[in-house]
Amino acid sequence: MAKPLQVEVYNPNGKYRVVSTKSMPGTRWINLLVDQDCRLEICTEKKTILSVEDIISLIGNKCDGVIGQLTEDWGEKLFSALSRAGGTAFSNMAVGYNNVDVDAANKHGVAVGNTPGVLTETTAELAASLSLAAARRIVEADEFMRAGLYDGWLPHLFVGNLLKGQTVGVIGAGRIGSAYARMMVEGFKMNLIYYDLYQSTRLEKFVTAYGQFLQANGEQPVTWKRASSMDEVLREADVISLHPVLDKTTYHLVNKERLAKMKKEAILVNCSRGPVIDEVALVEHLKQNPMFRVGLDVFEDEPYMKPGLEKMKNAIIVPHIASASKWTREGMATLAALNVLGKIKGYPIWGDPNNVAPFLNENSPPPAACPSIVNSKALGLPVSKL
Ligand SMILES: NC(=O)C1=CN([C@@H]2O[C@H](COP(=O)(O)OP(=O)(O)OC[C@H]3O[C@@H](n4cnc5c(N)ncnc54)[C@H](O)[C@@H]3O)[C@@H](O)[C@H]2O)C=CC1
Ligand SMILES: O=C(O)C(=O)CO
Repeated sequence: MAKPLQVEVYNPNGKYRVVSTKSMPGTRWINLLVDQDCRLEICTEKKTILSVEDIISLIGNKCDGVIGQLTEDWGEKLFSALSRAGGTAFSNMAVGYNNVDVDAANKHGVAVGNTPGVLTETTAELAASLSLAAARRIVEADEFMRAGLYDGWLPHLFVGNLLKGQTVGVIGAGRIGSAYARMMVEGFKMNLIYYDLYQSTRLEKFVTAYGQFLQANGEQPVTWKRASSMDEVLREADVISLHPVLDKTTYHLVNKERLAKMKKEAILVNCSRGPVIDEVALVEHLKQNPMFRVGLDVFEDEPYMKPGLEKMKNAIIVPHIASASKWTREGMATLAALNVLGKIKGYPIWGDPNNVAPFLNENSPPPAACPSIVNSKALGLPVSKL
């Protein structure tokens, strides 16, 4: 028989058994569960990605809910194991839930939580950082300094792109895409072109108002355009950032043909999910177009990269850290725990997953609601009137 995975147990005599497949930042989430009569078991095994079998062994024979991670494959096997153990609640510690088979969860009557909102600005800030780092070749220049190659200022040394007055393109102007667009428009006075299935009226109003403000101050106004196709963004933008959800409509959204439509000196940033880009085609495009640059936080086969990407000087690559600020990660842990706790306690679903601030105030108890359950309608769960 396989050795049981190591766990840390809080409140051993608690009425409800909740499992967290990973240790998560902060202590508020732990206290919230323990104070509400949960026995919490946190897996402390030194293995980055747990297998389905590992998680089945953590669930055991009696488990009310699980807090899991985006690296785990939450499908039929795990939801049936959770439901057999009496569980009705699962939450990803992430806003994206492409690792979750929601139909399987529905079949077993398990609520699926996610953590929107708390990571919007943090993730947008990383996309902005990658955009700047790519435009100004910061990683290449840093490597050059550390290699002791700097022997004096030169007119051609690490010349990059000026963002001011250029066009930023956003594909997927939801919470994070809109926050990124605002940063680039307001911070660097870039014009905006965006593509989304839905109109982002708030974003459009923001850019219009900012353009009027600039004009009133004697400066060149910024402009916006909602593109009628994604290709329009690819053709016109100088910096393009990808922020859609990953689903069948966005798998390999950026492929060989689409890369060829982009400007030769464009910058492409991806802080959404790796499979949104065909990474093999991207490596080839980077090889053929040395002035084209990318900033990548996510990869097609995480944690691996497609061969050759690691050698490309025109690629900046970071390990899926876009939501990694202390405040955000602690908040994600809190929201994930409250999704699971709320379902176990029979609380209704919070009415506006875009406004999760009341759950994050450390100085007051959170509302008696589940912050964000993606399959609440399918399960017929009631909506909070708070
Ligand atoms: N790298 C990281 O650490 C992080 C990655 N993410 C990823 O970012 C994604 C977006 O997060 P939010 O902005 O909070 O979600 P959101 O739901 O507010 O925004 C997604 C937007 O994509 C649009 N969209 C969907 N299909 C599309 C298509 N085919 N073409 C164009 N637009 C399309 C939607 O209409 C929506 O406006 C998450 O699903 C997650 O995968 C989120 C947080 C951190
Ligand atoms: O929340 C997500 O979807 C992430 O990728 C990690 O923050």
